[in-house]
Amino acid sequence: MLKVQGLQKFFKVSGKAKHQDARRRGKQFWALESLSFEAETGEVIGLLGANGAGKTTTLRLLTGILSESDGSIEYNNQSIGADPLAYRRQLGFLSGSKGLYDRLSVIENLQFFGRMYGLNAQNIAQRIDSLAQQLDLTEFLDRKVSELSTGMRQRAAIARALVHDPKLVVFDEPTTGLDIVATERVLQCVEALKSDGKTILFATHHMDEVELLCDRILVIDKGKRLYFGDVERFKTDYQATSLNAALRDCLQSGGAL
Ligand SMILES: Nc1ncnc2c1ncn2[C@@H]1O[C@H](COP(=O)(O)OP(=O)(O)OP(=O)(O)O)[C@@H](O)[C@H]1O
Repeated sequence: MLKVQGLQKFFKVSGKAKHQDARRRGKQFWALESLSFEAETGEVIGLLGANGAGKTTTLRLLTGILSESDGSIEYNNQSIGADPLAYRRQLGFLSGSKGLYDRLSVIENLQFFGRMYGLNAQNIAQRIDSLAQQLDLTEFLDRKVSELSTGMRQRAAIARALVHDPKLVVFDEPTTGLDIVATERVLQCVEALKSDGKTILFATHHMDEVELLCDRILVIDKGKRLYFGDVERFKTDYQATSLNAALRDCLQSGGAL
């Protein structure tokens, strides 16, 4: 189980505030304020919110790339900072920057990251085979990452995030920039991870993905939690017929029901 309590994150900023933003206080920008939520093992949580709401910041804190200004993040009752290496072995993270080496081929990237996670050659080969099938990578496994299209690169990055078969998966907008077929592949891959009992957190702007995959959603606005709960309940709470309408009402009302 992943448990987040009272998470706060401010960034040091320089220069004068160009416009009035309650999150800017002196030389600090409060990207997250007192955020609490949890994900049960095997649960899929969707992070929703407008651009700049704080979704990526939340996900980066969960992966340990950023450190919190205050609050706590625990995975299976242990602070994620207590044994960062052990935590990272259980975590797969897809970030916006993809995290692949451009000059290496896809297969070289996957082999490299597999070795980094301590997998032996046989395990790496098996994982690559299975991910290549699942994500349809076979045709471009030998091509350099720098030569790939956005969609190919995204699928390769997802394979990289999953090469060590992590228990906890954190995806930042996994289908951004993908065409319909590639999107379906990625969603099938997330569905397979879900059936496999992985705990998944992902940020998205696509409500159809939320409807298809998520058990609960976390709606963030200007660094604050507006809603955390069951997807169906969210629609009922906002008396909306669609998730889009419920999200719009939630954001417009500042989370008031
Ligand atoms: N390193 C940083 N220094 C200063 N401000 C930052 C930094 N990183 C993020 N921010 C600010 O924190 C806020 C939240 O950003 P974040 O990237 O988490 O938003 P988001 O919800 O993921 O947005 P999007 O949907 O556009 O990806 C934004 O106002 C952003 O400008």
